[in-house]
Amino acid sequence: MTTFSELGLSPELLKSINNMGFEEATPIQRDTIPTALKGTDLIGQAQTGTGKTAAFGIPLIEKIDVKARKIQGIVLAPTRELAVQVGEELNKIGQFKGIKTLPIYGGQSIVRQIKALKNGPHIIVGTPGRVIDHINRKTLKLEDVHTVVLDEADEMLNMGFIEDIETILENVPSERHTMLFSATMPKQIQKLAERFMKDVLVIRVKASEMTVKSIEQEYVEVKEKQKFDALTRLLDIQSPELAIVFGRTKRRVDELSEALNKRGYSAEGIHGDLPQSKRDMVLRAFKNNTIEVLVATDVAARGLDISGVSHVYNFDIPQDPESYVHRIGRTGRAGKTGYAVTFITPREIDHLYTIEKITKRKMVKRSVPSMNEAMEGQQRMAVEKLLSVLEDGDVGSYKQTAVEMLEEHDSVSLVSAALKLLTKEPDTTPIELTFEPPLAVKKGRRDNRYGDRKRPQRGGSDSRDKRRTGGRSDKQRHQGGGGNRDMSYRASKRTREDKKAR
Ligand SMILES: Nc1ncnc2c1ncn2[C@@H]1O[C@H](COP(=O)(O)OP(=O)(O)OP(=O)(O)O)[C@@H](O)[C@H]1O
Ligand SMILES: [Mg+2]
Repeated sequence: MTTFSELGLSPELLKSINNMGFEEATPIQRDTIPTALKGTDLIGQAQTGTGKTAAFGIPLIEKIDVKARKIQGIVLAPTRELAVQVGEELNKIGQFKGIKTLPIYGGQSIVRQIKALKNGPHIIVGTPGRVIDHINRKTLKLEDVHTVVLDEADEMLNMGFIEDIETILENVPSERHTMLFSATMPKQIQKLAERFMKDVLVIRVKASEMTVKSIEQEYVEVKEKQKFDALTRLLDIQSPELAIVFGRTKRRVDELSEALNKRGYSAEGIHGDLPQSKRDMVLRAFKNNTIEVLVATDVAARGLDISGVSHVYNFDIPQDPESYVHRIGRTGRAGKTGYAVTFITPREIDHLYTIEKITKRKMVKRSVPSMNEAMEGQQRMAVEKLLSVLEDGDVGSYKQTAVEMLEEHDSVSLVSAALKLLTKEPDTTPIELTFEPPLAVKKGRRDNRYGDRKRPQRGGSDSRDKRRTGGRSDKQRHQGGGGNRDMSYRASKRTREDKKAR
């Protein structure tokens, strides 16, 4: 066990860390903080939910001169929601030192951001598109930046984001300290990353598996047409506290959230085509438990730390093993347990094997849940509800009526009736989802994970996405407000494929 005071931190930081409730450093924090404090360039890899944000946040904040009201550190993140979350965590870590961190991301008023930038933040956390917009407008100067962090580094350095990262780094002094973090770091990306760094140290928290042990992992082989029934039955059986359902495309997410609502679940979707105000609203509602199911594209797969997410459902199998690792990593965080299940159609079994091979972990096969099991699940829920009321003990005013009822009916029949009333019978409202072709099997796929990954053409909204957003020139991309593009990859076929998907 390593305490934070053993890591040589200042009293101000120790105070904030204590305030955040962190008692001991996680392995990645223990291993990276002292090295990072010395200014060594590093790549930090550790499983999802193991505290990588503080692993870079603590040394970054230690190195900031609070009196100099200049931007001294920049953190880049692939999605807006993650930029906001990391910004919040850095503000907590820096609170007693007086360090101000500002998130800047697309979809938020640029005028407001320009104003906020004038207030002299010490650190900015941004999505690449919006950071470049500010650089071009000369509203963001990075000449005093001494520390750069790429969170979700493999994602940031894949073919889609790399141009933007290069542009941003050109604006930062070359004598900088660079840190890269992610739960996944494929070899090709690591090689690429080393180009941006000096004498890089790779700090990898050794684990026999790529995913945390505390996440139970299952899969269900199911025909495309039966997936939705399987999903709602599982929800009925498992009654998750909070669940995330991942779909492959934006259309899929829209259709799934609508369908779930039709069957009586409170669900909302999140993807890259929604206005930022809606995305914020949905995420807030999910965090406050006003909705129980978040349906998402891979836009929510990386980095998001939402406590209470107990279940992850991969309604569509993810495109690659890395995406799988990050998606299921939304549960089982900070030592908690979690559950993840992946649906595969019969032709997708090879993708499952690929995931298992890379993660070094087998998923347990689960049968397609039956209607009876769903019914039993709902009954169990009713029993739990009844028992929790009993435990609360606040039933005094009902007792007289209960006694009277028991004079006329036997107790078993009465309790059965109460349970029937409390049980939400599985809803079988017919649902039609647009057919989604199975994930294509590609020859040499493993060697080409970040290259050309064409998938079968689909109709509908996704191809419209492609026409609307694909193939914009750099000039176009780097001008103006930014729209939704922060979360898209660009400049490659993967770009367009992922843009479609998210
Ligand atoms: N030392 C610690 N003790 C207790 N909790 C911690 C500690 N460090 C971080 N946490 C908490 O653990 C949770 C996960 O941390 P974080 O989001 O940084 O994980 P991560 O490794 O970046 O995961 P991902 O790969 O999904 O991005 C957060 O809620 C964070 O506040
Ligand atoms: Mg993280």
